[in-house]
Amino acid sequence: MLPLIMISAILDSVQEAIEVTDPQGNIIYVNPAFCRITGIPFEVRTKENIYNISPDGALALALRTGKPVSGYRTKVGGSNAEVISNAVPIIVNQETLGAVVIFQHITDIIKLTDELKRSTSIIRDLSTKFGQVTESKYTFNHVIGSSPALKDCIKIATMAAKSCSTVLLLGESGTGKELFAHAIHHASPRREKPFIAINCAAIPDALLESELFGYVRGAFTGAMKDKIGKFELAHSGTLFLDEIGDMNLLLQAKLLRVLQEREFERVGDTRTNPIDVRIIAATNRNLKHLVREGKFREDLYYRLNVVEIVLPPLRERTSDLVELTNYLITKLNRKLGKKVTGLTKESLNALRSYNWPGNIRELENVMERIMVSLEAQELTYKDLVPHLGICLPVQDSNRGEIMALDHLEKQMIERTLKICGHTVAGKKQAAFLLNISLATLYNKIKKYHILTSNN
Ligand SMILES: Nc1ncnc2c1ncn2[C@@H]1O[C@H](COP(=O)(O)OP(=O)(O)OP(=O)(O)O)[C@@H](O)[C@H]1O
Repeated sequence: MLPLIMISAILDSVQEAIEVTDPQGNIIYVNPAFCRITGIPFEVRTKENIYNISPDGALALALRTGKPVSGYRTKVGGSNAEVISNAVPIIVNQETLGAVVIFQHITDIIKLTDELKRSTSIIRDLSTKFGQVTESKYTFNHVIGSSPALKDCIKIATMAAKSCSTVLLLGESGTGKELFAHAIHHASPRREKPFIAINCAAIPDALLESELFGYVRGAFTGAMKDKIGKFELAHSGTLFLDEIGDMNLLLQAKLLRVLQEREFERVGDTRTNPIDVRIIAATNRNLKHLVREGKFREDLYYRLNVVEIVLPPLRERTSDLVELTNYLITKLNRKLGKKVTGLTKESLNALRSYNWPGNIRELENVMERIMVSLEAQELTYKDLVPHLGICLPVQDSNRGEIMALDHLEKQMIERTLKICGHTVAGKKQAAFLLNISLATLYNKIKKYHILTSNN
């Protein structure tokens, strides 16, 4: 049992009000919190009877019914204090010795609820922020190849990484621009800070601005709460603007202002926020041509083009194929549970003579497609041919088959989709390989009734 002096000290120190009656309803004790909340002194209250002063209150109810009462919202009899109370009868050895009520001032509860709401909203914001913040996944160790052209790129990129300069990565699709962006961030003094990537071509124009700069509540219909943009998320870290060549002119102007002023406004906000972000931009489009055609701002081009790195296409560094295929075989053996040891000389020659329009991404796809069903330990020329069909026109024409052009077109699309996959990214790559727009590819898929899971 706790000594009486301790029990008294506990009752005196709690923040909640406590009031106790005897079996007849005479108030025999109130603690200091009760006097603070209600403004009624101890001496006054302990002269009262609960049935007189507050006959419908929680305490009287618990005493009368012999049952606990909880969450009872009421005004304390004899005061204006609005409270939420819990009361219980005090029963010892089946005898009712009285009742006790504990309550808190409603404004305290409202204050707590408000604080809880505020904290929940902060936690929600932080968790969205954390959900979007990524670390760089790759380092220069992940960049495979030792051809002079690639080595030059690694050298410039490593030097650029040490500074905060803006880097423009150019090169065909699949040449490793994103890989380099990760590696540069990882080798930079900002490596512990966020690495945020955004694909400017994958987001509709109307949404891109708010994705980049965020917005405030009420900025437009549907903006129910503030949203943090990629620039803010990347603060003190690196922002990777992929496919920058696809950004519209209006946004290009806004981006230029941010890069010049080092500050931005959320959509719908008048407040300006300073920003410290290192920019790495990339595109597979010819920015100089776009500038000449008036589709890309010249001033933005020069602002981005502080350090320019042009990644070589795979067909121009075929000496890297041995390293790359070995690396991919090891990776895919692990992924697919295979024990492939390598490629035959003949197949390696076939890879060398292919022109790899989809570059390393295409090589990865081809290798994976072959290895999924490969039973032998070595990958042979025969395994490669169906996958490199697009680049072996000589063999195709040698077959001497004559077919209707549209039939040929259908076959070619089916083959390309087989290589690139039926996902949106796969279709994009297929369109690129076939040198048609994505919209044209979709039209042809429809026209020829080509079965694709994402039609
Ligand atoms: N030198 C390399 N060594 C190893 N893997 C590479 C190399 N270059 C590219 N890759 C791999 O090839 C794939 C495509 O690379 P990445 O996405 O970086 O290309 P990209 O130039 O950004 O393409 P896109 O322009 O289509 O966005 C990735 O899986 C990447 O890891």
